[in-house]
Amino acid sequence: MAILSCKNLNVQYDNQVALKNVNFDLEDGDYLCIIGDNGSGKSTLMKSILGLVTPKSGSIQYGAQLKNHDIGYLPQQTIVQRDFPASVYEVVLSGCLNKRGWRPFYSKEEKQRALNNLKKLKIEHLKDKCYRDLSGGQQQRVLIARALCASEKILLLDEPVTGLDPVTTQHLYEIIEELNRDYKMSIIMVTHDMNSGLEHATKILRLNKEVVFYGTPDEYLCFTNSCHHIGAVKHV
Ligand SMILES: Nc1ncnc2c1ncn2[C@@H]1O[C@H](COP(=O)(O)OP(=O)(O)OP(=O)(O)O)[C@@H](O)[C@H]1O
Repeated sequence: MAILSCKNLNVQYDNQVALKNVNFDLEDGDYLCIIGDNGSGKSTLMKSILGLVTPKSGSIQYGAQLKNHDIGYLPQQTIVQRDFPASVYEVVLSGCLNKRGWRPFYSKEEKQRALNNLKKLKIEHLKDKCYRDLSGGQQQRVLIARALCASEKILLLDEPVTGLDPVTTQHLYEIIEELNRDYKMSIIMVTHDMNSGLEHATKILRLNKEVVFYGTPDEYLCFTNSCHHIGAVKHV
């Protein structure tokens, strides 16, 4: 069953086209990697899914499993975020903010949820540390735990391994794969790392404002091979 459907999505900034007629269905439990050159519309698609940009036409439709359209989101990290002066537990708990409505305090369930997510990301021992004193890889885990407080069904990650060393990158990919395999979370990840996409993802979406390719990693390999021979482009 589709957890998310992108239907004839067109997005423009002023008069500049950022996404043109984008169509795809994400099935529950899929692990989707979005790839494409700089400026091909990857972040714009993420923002569209999050409802942060208004399409010129078309729509994103959410499956019934996504109550309140709750989506966990790990944005690209900025220098300011890296220096955030709060404890790991506070940062993770703040992921529950959009569920709180007007209540001034976190509920028992929200606090338990934050603790469970620290456990899922294997960072319980960092709970009382200051976020800004952590390594880049540890900070990414904290932010993923925070994103899981917003949704346990679907997680969006925008270039999550940027700036991490190869070993830390591998560990982060393992954690993301675990969330997909063991906790049945749907994953949408923007990446420039094609190898990891082919290794871990169930679906690949290649953008160049339009959909250049959408299918499985195996189909993508056939597609790129046939592309080299005949210059073919698969439109979906
Ligand atoms: N807020 C904005 N206002 C105007 N133009 C924008 C805005 N955000 C993105 N664009 C333009 O829309 C196009 C798509 O940008 P987008 O950031 O979605 O691409 P991207 O594939 O994520 O790029 P990158 O790999 O560099 O992060 C680009 O031409 C970009 O300059």
